[in-house]
Amino acid sequence: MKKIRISAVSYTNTKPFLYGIQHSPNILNKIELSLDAPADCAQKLIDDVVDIGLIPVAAVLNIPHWELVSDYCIGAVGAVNSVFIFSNCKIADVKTLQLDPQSRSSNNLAKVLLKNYWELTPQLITNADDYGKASDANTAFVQIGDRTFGKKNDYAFVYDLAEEWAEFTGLPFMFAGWIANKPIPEDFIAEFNQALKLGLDSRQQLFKELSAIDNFDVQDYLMNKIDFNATAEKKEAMQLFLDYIRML
Ligand SMILES: C=C(O[C@@H]1C=C(C(=O)O)C=C[C@H]1O)C(=O)O
Repeated sequence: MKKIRISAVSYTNTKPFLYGIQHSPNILNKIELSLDAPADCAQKLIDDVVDIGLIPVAAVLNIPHWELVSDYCIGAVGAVNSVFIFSNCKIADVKTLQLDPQSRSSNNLAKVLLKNYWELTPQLITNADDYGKASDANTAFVQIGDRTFGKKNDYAFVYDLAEEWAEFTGLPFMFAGWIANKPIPEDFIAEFNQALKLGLDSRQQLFKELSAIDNFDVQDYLMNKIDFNATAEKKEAMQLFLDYIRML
């Protein structure tokens, strides 16, 4: 049988899912798995290089046929602790905002919040040469994933974008979902979801294998900050987020 090609996010937030997949021999036999930065997961699904991706939800706007194939996701209810605008000045004084080349959802989330919540219009820079340096007092940057770990005390102003979204809308947020670009057999989807659930249920086992990270509580992150359930409320938040992106 032809293998199902899957691209998953290469960050710590996806490790519970990978643990479950790696401990599910029935699934391992049926898939070809690659690990990529979120922007690359999205591009692979858009280019039909994979059949399923854990892709930034903002990227579905570039896929003609897409469907969520899992009740699990990378989300947050309130602060997520790995998606930030790092800044040396208050958000109102930011003149230039560098976007994260690895992100699709959070870059758009920053744009949505700037326009509708903060009502600000800084210059936005994609692929800045000095990305992430914030060397200028009025330049800030969006950053996601493991590169943000332990950095919270390095900047005078730190905005957690899932927390800002919750304050703006009262809703949780879905950053990335397991999305297919074509119909996938039901029995595979059922087994795949069992594997993802196994990983979530095995987080205490996984923690024994993870090394400690300076100034960052990885257990708190994977138990309490990342929220893995693609609930009805998160799907509602996703639709609202897509509406805001369409209006940018
Ligand atoms: C919470 C996170 O969610 C992520 C953010 C994404 C984005 O901004 O496009 C995509 C996938 C997720 O890994 C994170 O990476 O820190």
